[in-house]
Amino acid sequence: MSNPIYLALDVPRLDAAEALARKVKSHVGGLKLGLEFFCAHGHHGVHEIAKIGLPIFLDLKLHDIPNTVAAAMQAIHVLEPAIVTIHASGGRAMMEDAKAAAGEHTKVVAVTMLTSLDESDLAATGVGGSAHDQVLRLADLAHSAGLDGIVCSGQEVGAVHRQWKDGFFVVPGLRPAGGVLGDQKRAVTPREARDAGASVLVIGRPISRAEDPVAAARAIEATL
Ligand SMILES: O=c1ccn([C@@H]2O[C@H](COP(=O)(O)O)[C@@H](O)[C@H]2O)c(=O)[nH]1
Repeated sequence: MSNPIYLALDVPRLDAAEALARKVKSHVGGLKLGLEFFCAHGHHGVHEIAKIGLPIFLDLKLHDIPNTVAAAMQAIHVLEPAIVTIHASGGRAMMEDAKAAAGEHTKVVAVTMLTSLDESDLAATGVGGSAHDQVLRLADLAHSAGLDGIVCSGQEVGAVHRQWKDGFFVVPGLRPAGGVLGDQKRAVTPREARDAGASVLVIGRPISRAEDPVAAARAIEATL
């Protein structure tokens, strides 16, 4: 079985991101480049990180009208990312057009409810009900729009997996037991997420901010 850990390279400098990725590359299965990285380093940065030889996950969380999102998907096609994120709340037409514009080897997955939110945040945006219901509702929409899978927290992935057997499930907001939560509100351990059906485990600060990132990555890998 391949290593499900994708390291979130949320560090501002390209040389630092590259150095970190090279250090931990034998303990992770892929590299996740987010908005912070893409805004700072663009296509050039992605090409540089791709030279390390691991699959690239472009976590751009695209969210706009269908035409704009499809055009953005076409613009990143050349980077051949393994995974790209869009927001499920952009609606069915946006998701359908994004999937149609993506490369055939790129998995398009929809963010349902950010792991930094809880039910009170949801209520503040005018959405009633539980995180569980919101994630299942948007997972259903993403599935019917023909996406490959979704992004959700480890608290919901088991339920989504039961209703979407062959879905591809990306789970961020993971913390080793006793780890610092920071801005994450629906965290579980990497092992709990994997056991519940996660396909990809996104891990950032527990590795990137550790005193010894290699030891941290190795320790997390050993729990799986
Ligand atoms: O709901 C979401 C969607 C994406 N993320 C991203 O995952 C990593 C998590 O980093 P940590 O340092 O392990 O908390 C980060 O890049 C987020 O942009 C998420 O956390 N939650």
